Amino acid sequence: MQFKILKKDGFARTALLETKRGVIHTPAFMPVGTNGTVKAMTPEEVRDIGYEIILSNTYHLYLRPGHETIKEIGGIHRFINWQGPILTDSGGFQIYSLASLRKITSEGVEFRSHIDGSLHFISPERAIEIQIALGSDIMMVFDECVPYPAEKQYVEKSIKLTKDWAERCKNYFEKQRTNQSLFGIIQGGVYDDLREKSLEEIVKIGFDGYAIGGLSVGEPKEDMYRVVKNVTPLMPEDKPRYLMGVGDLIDVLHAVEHGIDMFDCVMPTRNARNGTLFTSRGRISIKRSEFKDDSTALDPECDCYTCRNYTKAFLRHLYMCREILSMRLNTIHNLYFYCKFFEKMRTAIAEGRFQDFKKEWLPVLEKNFS
Ligand SMILES: Nc1nc2c(CCNCC3CCCCC3)c3[nH]c(NCCc4ccccc4)nc3cc2c(=O)[nH]1
Ligand SMILES: [Zn+2]
Repeated sequence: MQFKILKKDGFARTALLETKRGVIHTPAFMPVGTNGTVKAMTPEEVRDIGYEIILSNTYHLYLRPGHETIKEIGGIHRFINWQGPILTDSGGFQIYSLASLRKITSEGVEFRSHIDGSLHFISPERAIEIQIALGSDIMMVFDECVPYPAEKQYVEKSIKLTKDWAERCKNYFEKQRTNQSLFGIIQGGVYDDLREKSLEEIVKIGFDGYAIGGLSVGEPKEDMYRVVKNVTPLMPEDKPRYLMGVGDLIDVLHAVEHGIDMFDCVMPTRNARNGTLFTSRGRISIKRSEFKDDSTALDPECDCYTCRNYTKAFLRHLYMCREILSMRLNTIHNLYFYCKFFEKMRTAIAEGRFQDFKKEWLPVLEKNFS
């Protein structure tokens, strides 16, 4: 995996992440495909909007249909019909946020499936074995995402566990000799000293890229911003930096300013399905009655399929009828909005205009016009 920095603008940078299945222009947003699908979209639609990499999920695919099934079909790219790069999260976060957790030991995590209540045990080695079977291009180590709030001594114990698990993941991964990449994950809650300790330990083990985990889990924004501001510049400059679960475009701007390269979040797709749409004049809720007779496009500045062909009146109507087309048209627009936002941000960095870009967009993103 090659990571080539093209241009720097302060701590912000634009780069090329070259994988065997294609190039990713960073800063990059990675749409989330939980069950192997970016909900309501075909892979072609996701690619035609402009996305180069999508996320999938070890936890969900292990439980259903099972990683052996996917391996027999020919791997995840064949299974979901996405030939570009795929990043899989290790499942640590989903076990903590979805499953009814049984217990965490130094060996791994025992949990009950949120689907049928069956009992499972995942060790760091197993989490890597599953991701190797899926055949993703970028794998994540098995970590413990520390809940918020958490006592400092709990976090101190947890980063030791996350470090031990990261070592076990890397050792297992190196024995398998696949041509996949493995990213480490830095934890440490909202405690700056523990964040630096976790960073040093994870970087010492050595990975193809590094993620900041344990954020966007309910902590105050100022804590998230402080941790990103303090930790990011200490991360290896020549490797990709991934802020997990982020997010809101305001948070993306703050993170890119400090040197983050990769993002994932269910926000654009989940919000689309509940009628919250991002536009060049702020966020709108399409179900509001004021749009009942509105024959104008959703966003006059947007040239996505939805904005070129439909009125707000029709989009509201589809939403009120809970039509499947509502989910599709809203998702197309939100994903397009995010993709264009990242394209403009990369151009602004390349032209040394990131601060202007941030000043221009912050007020728009904060605006909730109706
Ligand atoms: N290993 C690991 N993953 C984390 C994730 C999952 C990232 N998305 C994976 C993706 C794979 C495909 C299925 C979906 C998930 C996080 N997501 C968030 N916040 C999201 C907060 C959020 C924001 C908007 C709406 C809901 C939740 N914080 C996270 C922290 C960690 C972490 O420490 N370790
Ligand atoms: Zn649009």
